[in-house]
Amino acid sequence: MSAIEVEKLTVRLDGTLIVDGVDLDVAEGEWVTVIGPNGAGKSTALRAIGGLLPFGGTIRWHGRVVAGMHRRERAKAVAMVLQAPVVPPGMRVFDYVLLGRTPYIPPLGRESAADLAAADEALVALDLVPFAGRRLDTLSGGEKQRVFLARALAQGAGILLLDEPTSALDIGHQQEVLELVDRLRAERGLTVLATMHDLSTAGEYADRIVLLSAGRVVAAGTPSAVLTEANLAEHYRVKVRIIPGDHGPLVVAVRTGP
Ligand SMILES: Nc1ncnc2c1ncn2[C@@H]1O[C@H](COP(=O)(O)OP(=O)(O)OP(=O)(O)O)[C@@H](O)[C@H]1O
Repeated sequence: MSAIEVEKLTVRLDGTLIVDGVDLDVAEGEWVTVIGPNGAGKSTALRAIGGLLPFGGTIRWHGRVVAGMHRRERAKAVAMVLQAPVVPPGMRVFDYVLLGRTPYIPPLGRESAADLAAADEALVALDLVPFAGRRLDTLSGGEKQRVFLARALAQGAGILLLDEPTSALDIGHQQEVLELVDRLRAERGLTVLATMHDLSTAGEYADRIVLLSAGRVVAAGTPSAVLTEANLAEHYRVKVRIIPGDHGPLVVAVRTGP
């Protein structure tokens, strides 16, 4: 069964066509990563797939057409970690993670014991317990990034959309966060659709990679099929060396000068 089905997705921003007829299918429990050069439309496509932007075409989550779904139902189905989310000033880490439970809390109601437990569990999973009482605006970029992920996990959605989830993280935390997402994917059957710039990392974690260029899918398939010297030369204008790795091809840019 498909967790995400995207047919002929188009997105216009201020009249400019940014996503141009994208088809995409992500199976339940699968991890698909969208790569592509700056400005290719990765974030825009991801935001549209998450229902955050007006779009043309059809998007279905677990077989349901997104356009007709209520906000609460959407938030129970899909959790997103966007680049640089807006953080309410002065908010504490625990309260921010608890915001992930908003779709389960009745209007004018209070959070339940299950909501508090879900927030606690997310803090534990992301190694954030010592930060629970800290103001979010006092955390480092990488610590904040983990808090954003914790909020998404607390949301308890089956689909996780991650826009550059590790861009602010050092190499150790990058690995830690991606391993954690992968473990949760296995344990909870989560489906992951991410965007990433680091091609080796993209290849190591994704089951499939989609290469977007100028708003169109120009290659899709296993990491070894997409991360080729020819594809990357054509769409990134870069000379690379591909080294076989244990979990996917490793991509190294090589200098072209003398
Ligand atoms: N309001 C807007 N009007 C016109 N063009 C826009 C608007 N917002 C964004 N764009 C353009 O849309 C294109 C795609 O942006 P998007 O952020 O989706 O790309 P991306 O592939 O995620 O890029 P990056 O790798 O740099 O994050 C960019 O060229 C950007 O300048």
